[in-house]
Order: sequence, then structure tokens, then C-alpha cells
Amino acid sequence: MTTPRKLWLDLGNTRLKYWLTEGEEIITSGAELHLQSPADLLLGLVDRFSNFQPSFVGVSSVLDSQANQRIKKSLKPLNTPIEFAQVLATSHGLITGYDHIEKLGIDRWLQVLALSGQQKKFCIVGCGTALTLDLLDDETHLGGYILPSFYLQREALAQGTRRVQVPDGAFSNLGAGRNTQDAVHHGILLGLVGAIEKLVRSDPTRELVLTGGDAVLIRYFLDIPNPITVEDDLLLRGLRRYFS
Ligand SMILES: Nc1ncnc2c1ncn2[C@@H]1O[C@H](COP(=O)(O)OP(=O)(O)OP(=O)(O)O)[C@@H](O)[C@H]1O
Ligand SMILES: CC(C)(CO)[C@@H](O)C(=O)NCCC(=O)O
Ligand SMILES: [K+]
Repeated sequence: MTTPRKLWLDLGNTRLKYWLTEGEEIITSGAELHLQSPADLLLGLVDRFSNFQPSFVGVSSVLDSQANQRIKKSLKPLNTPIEFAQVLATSHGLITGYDHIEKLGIDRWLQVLALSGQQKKFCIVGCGTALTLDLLDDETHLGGYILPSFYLQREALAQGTRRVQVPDGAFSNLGAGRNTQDAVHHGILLGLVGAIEKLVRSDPTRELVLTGGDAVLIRYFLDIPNPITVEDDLLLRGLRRYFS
């Protein structure tokens, strides 16, 4: 009997990430910026995926249905069943915290699902285009928070003010800025880090798990007693669990 080969795809707002797995083993993984055209990026990747001959494709997408249709089309050459994960009221024991579960982002939910059922308290921090915070107590999702992250905040400042022209700078310091560029970059960093610290400060046993493109950066500036880990592939882990 051959071990099943599968393709797991995570389509975020900015990046596409994937795993090619054989049984439990991750054979290849990758991450690519897609900006606005994930379907075109997939067309370029489909040969690589095709060579692997997956028998199943599991997808997490935060994109709209039109983009998802184009993604399906791009994957047609694989000639393989494709399924999109959807938020469920309960799955693997996880109780979803939203009033209307279908409104919760699938990326957030899969990240929560990845960690659910360990009899622990987590704060899951998605450090992507948006910064998301989700609270999980064992198998119960308590809900969460959505903040614009670094680049969205910087764009909003540039658009909403006359005098804040924001040259590209680094989100690398929490010190008081002595020029506009530093004041903006340090301010945005202070806001994001401060929000996370405030949320978990009352409970040092709540474990932080950071994931997404800016996880390492944010991790560096957090100064709290809580255990903190960075897990790049948290969503893909949740996706695989969803389909198992
Ligand atoms: N304008 C930009 N210039 C440079 N980097 C950017 C820009 N916008 C976003 N990024 C970076 O792209 C990465 C996006 O993160 P990530 O891949 O986790 O998010 P995503 O795939 O868009 O998922 P999500 O939908 O959860 O935001 C971050 O590291 C972010 O800093
Ligand atoms: C918040 C984002 C953009 C984070 O990627 C995504 O999870 C999403 O589109 N969510 C839908 C809205 C919600 O989660 O309430
Ligand atoms: K994501």
C-alpha cells in the first residue's frame, strides 16, 4: 500500500504557504508573497505540485469567493479533489466562540483548532497583514481581537493625515521617536506589543503562541512572564487536523 500524498494550502491576504506531505511527514514546505494575485502565483507552482502527485488538496483561504474560484481553476491541472476548510460550530471537540461562527476567519479558527484540547490556556497571535488575538481555554474558543498590523497602520496614517508622510522605516525600536519616521514606526510597534501584553498580563499561565510573517519581530519585543513560542506552520497544522 502506498502512503497518501497531500497538498495543504494556506492563502492569506499577502502570502501563500504550503506543505506537501506523505503520511505524517512534511516533504516540502514553502511560502511566497502573492500580494493581489494568488491564482496567478498558483499557476506558476502547479507543475511542482503536479510532480508530487497529491491525491488530495486541502485549502484554507481568507480570500473572497471569486478569488477562490480562480484558485480552483489554477489547481485543475492536478486532477485531484480539492476541499476548502470551513468554520464549524464544533470540530475535534473545539467549541467556537463567535455568535455567528461563519463570520470568523478560517485562518484564525484553524490556528485555534491546531492547539485545542491540551487542557491549557492559550493566546494565539496571528502576525500577518492583520494582527489577530484569539483566546483558547482547553477546547473553548473565547473570541478575540483584530487589529491592523504594521503596514496597514502605516498606510492609514499616511492617508488620514496631511503632515505624516511616512518614508519606509524599520519597526525595530520602542524608544520615543525624535522624527516623524521613527515616531510612526515605534508608535505602531508600541501599540501592537502593548495590546498583547495588556491582554495576557493578568494571567501569566496563559501561553502565547505567535504565528505569521511578523511573529519573530513581535516576539522580540514582548516583555512578559508568560511562556511564548513561535510556530510558523500553526495554520497548516490546524488544516491537516481539520481533514483528519
Ligand atoms: N506592504 C508590505 N511591504 C512589505 N511587507 C509586507 C507588506 N504588507 C505585508 N507585508 C509582510 O507580509 C507578511 C504577511 O504575513 P503573513 O504571511 O503571516 O500574512 P498573510 O498571509 O497575509 O495572512 P493574513 O491573512 O493572516 O494576514 C508580514 O510579514 C508583513 O510584514
Ligand atoms: C482578520 C483576518 C483578515 C486575519 O487574516 C481574517 O481572519 C478574516 O478575514 N477574518 C474574518 C473576520 C473575523 O475573523 O471576524
Ligand atoms: K495567514
